[in-house]
Amino acid sequence: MNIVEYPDAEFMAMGLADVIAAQLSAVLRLAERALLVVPGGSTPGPVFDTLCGARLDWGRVDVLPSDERWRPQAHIRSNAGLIAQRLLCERAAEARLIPLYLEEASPEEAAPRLAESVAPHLPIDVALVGMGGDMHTASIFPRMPGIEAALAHDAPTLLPVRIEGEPEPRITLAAHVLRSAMHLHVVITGDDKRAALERARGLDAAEAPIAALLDDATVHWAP
Ligand SMILES: O=C(O)[C@H](O)[C@@H](O)[C@H](O)[C@H](O)COP(=O)(O)O
Repeated sequence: MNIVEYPDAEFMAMGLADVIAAQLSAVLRLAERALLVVPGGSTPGPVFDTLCGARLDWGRVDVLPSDERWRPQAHIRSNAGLIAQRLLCERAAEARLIPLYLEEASPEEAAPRLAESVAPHLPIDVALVGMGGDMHTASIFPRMPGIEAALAHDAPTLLPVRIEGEPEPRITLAAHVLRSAMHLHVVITGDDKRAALERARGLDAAEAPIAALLDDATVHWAP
């Protein structure tokens, strides 16, 4: 695991946006299209605000959420909604969003169909994921039902997730799909998450799902 420390969240947003834009540009010099995975939550917003102005051929970039809360895009909790508002604007308005939500279907029914729409775009070129204070990443939560399946090397691309106490079900990319990204970045802020990250390094991924990604990831941290 490689950790990059920034003096504050603003520097981190700029630094991370630069790195992601450079990696996408490098991919687009060799390939027709590039696949960028991004998380929901509150941390990536400032990164999106900078990244959306990057000079690159956004018309050849596909953007896929790392996970989705089972809500229509117009809902305030939708990750696609956040991505559409904060990332797919300015120059990045040309990019194409791959939604992880189907109206009138449950996550369980939709997962195989959505996986089919994701498959032609894989593997991921650049992935950005977040981490919760409980060490979950994407929507792979500690000890959730089906955790072993989500961590397995041969897991389906997308898994439905139901967590007691969460306001809605979710869907998430499996750990191996995120791990096989050419470039994998984890973005976290604050001392509590830094401490949780350090704790995760000594734990089994079923207890601390972020641990499944750390060997292959660059972690970006700001106080
Ligand atoms: O939709 C989501 O909730 C996520 O993709 C999730 O994995 C998120 O990245 C972490 O929970 C961190 O969230 P914060 O950035 O809000 O702390």
